Amino acid sequence: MMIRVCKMFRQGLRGFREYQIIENPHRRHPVFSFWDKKKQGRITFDTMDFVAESGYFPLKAIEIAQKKPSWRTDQEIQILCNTLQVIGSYRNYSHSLQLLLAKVMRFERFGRRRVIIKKGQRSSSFYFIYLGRVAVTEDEDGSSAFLDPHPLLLHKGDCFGQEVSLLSSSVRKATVVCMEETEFLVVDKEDFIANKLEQELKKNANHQFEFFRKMDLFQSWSDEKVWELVILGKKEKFSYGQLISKDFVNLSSIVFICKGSCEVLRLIDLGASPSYYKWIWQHLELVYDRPMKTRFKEPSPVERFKKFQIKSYPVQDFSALKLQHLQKAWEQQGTSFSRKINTSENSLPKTLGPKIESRRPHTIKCPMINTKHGELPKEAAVGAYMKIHTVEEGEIIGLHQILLPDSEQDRRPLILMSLGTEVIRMRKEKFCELIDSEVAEKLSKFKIEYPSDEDMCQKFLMENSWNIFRKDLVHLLVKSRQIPPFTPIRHKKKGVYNPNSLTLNLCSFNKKTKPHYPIFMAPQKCLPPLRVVQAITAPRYKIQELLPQYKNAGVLI
Ligand SMILES: Nc1ncnc2c1ncn2[C@@H]1O[C@@H]2COP(=O)(O)O[C@H]2[C@H]1O
Repeated sequence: MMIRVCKMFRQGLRGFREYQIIENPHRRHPVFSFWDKKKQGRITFDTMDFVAESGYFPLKAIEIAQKKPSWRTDQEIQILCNTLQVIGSYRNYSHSLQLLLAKVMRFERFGRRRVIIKKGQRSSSFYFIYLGRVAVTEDEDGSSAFLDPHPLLLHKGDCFGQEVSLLSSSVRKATVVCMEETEFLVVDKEDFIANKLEQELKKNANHQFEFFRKMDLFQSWSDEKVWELVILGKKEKFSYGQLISKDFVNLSSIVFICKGSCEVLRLIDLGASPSYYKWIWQHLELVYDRPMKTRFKEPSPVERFKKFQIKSYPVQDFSALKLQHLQKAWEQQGTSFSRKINTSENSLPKTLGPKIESRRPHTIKCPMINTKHGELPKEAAVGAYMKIHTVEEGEIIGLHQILLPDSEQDRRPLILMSLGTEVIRMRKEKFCELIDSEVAEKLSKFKIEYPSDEDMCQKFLMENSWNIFRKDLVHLLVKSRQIPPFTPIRHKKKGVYNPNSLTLNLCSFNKKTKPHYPIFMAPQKCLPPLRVVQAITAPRYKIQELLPQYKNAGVLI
């Protein structure tokens, strides 16, 4: 991958004379360099710095990490710091602390069954995992990890050994043993103290203290008690769009937002909602099953369009439509997994959009599934992510049900996604040990009720209807003017994200050709495997009917 990027980079640079590509015939990896006028120095990018056997720590970085801290140059420290950005627990530190750590850390690689930390021994180092897995055990020699079917594992990106334990002379609380060949970056106590890392750590801890001190929830607490909170917490950084937690409701930790914000999302099963069921059949009937009489008793186009738009909103009563559908379903009982809906071209109203007019006398034959509300085409059983709300700086996640008995808690899984944020995470049970009566009273007023899945489904349908309408209107009024005179041919690449994979098209249910792009499925833990969609395209009347003055897109007559 890196080689490909470098080749592309090199090709792109060929046009620039000031760039000099030093390519040694004996080296497979070129070095890029150019003269920086501002810094009055040569800047080089040596691809060797990033070359490593897949997944292993790069050789160049190993060379640096094997040097004594005082022998490492600023540039080498920066290289090490860049290479270590893949380690989440390292990235969580402030930039200045990252540089200090890069100055002192050394590299180690150990094989399976090697004990790294022994329970009861004095703390002398802490560790970042670059590659591999380790197990945390209660026994001294770590052998239980190989007998236990579900040992407590730490992976690439995790750290262990507690940096704060280097400040006090504490003993190891558990044993840590390698489950496979594992690469570590180790920080030793002597280097830690000699390079004044503890001062930087204390600075970070002070920031956390200030954050908790300002919170209304802990106003009544003494400074000592707030410090207990600081020690319990672990700071983490998340970039925009990064997943913080797949299910924070059932997680054993609480999250304080110190900077930025994040979104609470819920993955809903649309097929389980009565509104969705009605909505789907209403639209399918419009395409495949429209009764003949409508052709002879048609209301005015504008009236019909408005009626259709209003009906698209699921809060309306569709019982008549449902009854109509159910009657047909009963008539066709016995064909529970495949059903034919025949329509002749004659029965379609003339005013339907071009997609519908172009249909041949067709047959919809698609597999059905049984839902609580009746049969639904299998393809229409989809899931969707819905945003519930945004959590801002200073707010806490995971506390809103903390005082409720289990039976009264809403245990629906909720997803937490970062919009660019820094959080402090701590174990729920440890936090609960600190709660006193004053905090408990404040927490009792802390209730948040998340909307029901049915409400979210209705919201999804409303937004979807609005998006369809908006798209049509924009297409009618604007699009034709935006078309460039010449559109270059774009080659489609296999496996690349295709926006169609997130749209369910109701008009393609009976088509034999299946989409050839990958389809996103709901993670099995949250829902049964379901296709996840962002939008549903439904058949609809031409929007020109609402704005008859626009006969052609973008042309007012
Ligand atoms: N439940 C746990 N989850 C993750 N890491 C743990 C757990 N228990 C112990 N550890 C790590 O194992 C380390 C053992 O040495 P320390 O007590 O210095 O620090 C400990 C933690 O970093």
